[in-house]
Amino acid sequence: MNQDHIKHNAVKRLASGYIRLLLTILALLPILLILYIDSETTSDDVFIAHTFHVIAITMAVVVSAFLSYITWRCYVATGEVLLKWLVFGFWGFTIVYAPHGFLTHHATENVWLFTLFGPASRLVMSFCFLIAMLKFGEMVKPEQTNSKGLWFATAIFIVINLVVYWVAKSASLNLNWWRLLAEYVAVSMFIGSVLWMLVQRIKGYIPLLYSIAMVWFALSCWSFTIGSVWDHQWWLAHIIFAGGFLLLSFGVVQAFLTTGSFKTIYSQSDLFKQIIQEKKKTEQALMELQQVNEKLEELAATDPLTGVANRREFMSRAEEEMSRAHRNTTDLCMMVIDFDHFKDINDEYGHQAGDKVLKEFVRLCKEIMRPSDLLGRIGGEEFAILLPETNLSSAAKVAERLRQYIEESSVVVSKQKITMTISIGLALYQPKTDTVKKWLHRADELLYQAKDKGRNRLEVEQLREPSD
Ligand SMILES: Nc1nc2c(ncn2[C@@H]2O[C@H](COP(=O)(O)OP(=O)(O)OP(=O)(O)O)[C@@H](O)[C@H]2O)c(=O)[nH]1
Repeated sequence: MNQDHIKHNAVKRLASGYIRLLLTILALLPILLILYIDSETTSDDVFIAHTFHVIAITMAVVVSAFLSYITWRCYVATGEVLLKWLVFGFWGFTIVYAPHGFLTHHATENVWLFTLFGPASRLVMSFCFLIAMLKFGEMVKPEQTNSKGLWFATAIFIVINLVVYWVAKSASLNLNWWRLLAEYVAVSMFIGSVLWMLVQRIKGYIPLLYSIAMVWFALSCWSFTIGSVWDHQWWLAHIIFAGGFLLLSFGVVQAFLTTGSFKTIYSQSDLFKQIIQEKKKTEQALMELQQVNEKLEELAATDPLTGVANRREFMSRAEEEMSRAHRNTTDLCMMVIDFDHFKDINDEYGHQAGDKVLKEFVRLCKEIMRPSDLLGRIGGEEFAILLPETNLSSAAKVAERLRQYIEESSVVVSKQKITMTISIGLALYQPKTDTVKKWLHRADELLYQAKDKGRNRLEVEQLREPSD
């Protein structure tokens, strides 16, 4: 690792430490507000605003109902059990918190009827959220999700409301003690779910927002324990709770709009890492595909036995060479080569020996040819060679050399020496009149003449003198 790399890593660690510090400050920020209000105000400093309170609670309840629905949709889509318990948390809060809003006008005549639904709703929510965290990782098949549990939970929440109503009405209980107990238990459960996430090393973008929201909820409960109805601490507790709620709702809606999952929604840096990884994979796959395509193209263009161009490839390359020769007014020759009595070789030594002869022939040809010449197998034991930028007399010399070379060579198969001869027809490309077929046909005709004249010989095209 070089110095630059070490430095870069150290700065990166420092930067991510800074981010962690920022997030911790954000999570604990309400503490400052709570302490400030506690030291600067008394419970006599009150802000009694019934209508404002009703509006605020109604908004909280509507948002909570909306979040219940959104989270339910995520649960049905992914089958993450955690999401079901989040739904219970939001829905329980919606049902149990609602009376705290519409009973506002009872605040003067029976304060407990007004206040007790607050701690009860936070207790219900913190309980469901804690269970949600404990269920992290548990999955059911999306098709197994059904709303039975939700109806059951709704019934329980309604029963809780009735109990709270009854408790608030009974004068015999020490209700302040019960209120404080509910708030402290809620604090423990909110903090408990954050601790569970830390212990389980549950990481990710939504879990992060969730943890901060849980800390804010816990601090809100603490603020409620310090405050008294309508005083500034009491209002601050509402605000902190609303802050946590908004943060959590942001996370839930983000999940809904993306993967629908609590687990697999990513932070920007996670996404970048994933994109880079996926990009690498795609590039690798593209490279492999390209290699396979090249291989396929090569296979489609070559003769599998000898590895030289097959007839189709040879014809198309011949056409390319014809256009080039035409453009550059250079000579272009083609020789068509056929083994003499190849059938006898097959009959005498076997088909495999025949194959070996064909392969050996290709090797020998390559020794004689120039790199720019093109050899192709255009039939069973028929080959052709294109000789670009070569006039007829030079091509004839090459052809004759090849004929002699093959005649003098032999192929050893099972300790037996096989000798062979070839016949060659050689034709010059006529730019004004030739198509590839015509030209090949002329070379073929010459080859037949060579065969007719006794084989093992070369027949060269006789050029007519130009008439002008
Ligand atoms: N071993 C082997 N033989 C092949 C292959 N392709 C064609 N042949 C054989 O080549 C022989 C060609 O025979 P003919 O067309 O009668 O020609 P020839 O025996 O060479 O006789 P002439 O061309 O008249 O001199 C046949 O026996 C084919 O089976 C191949 O890929 N491998």
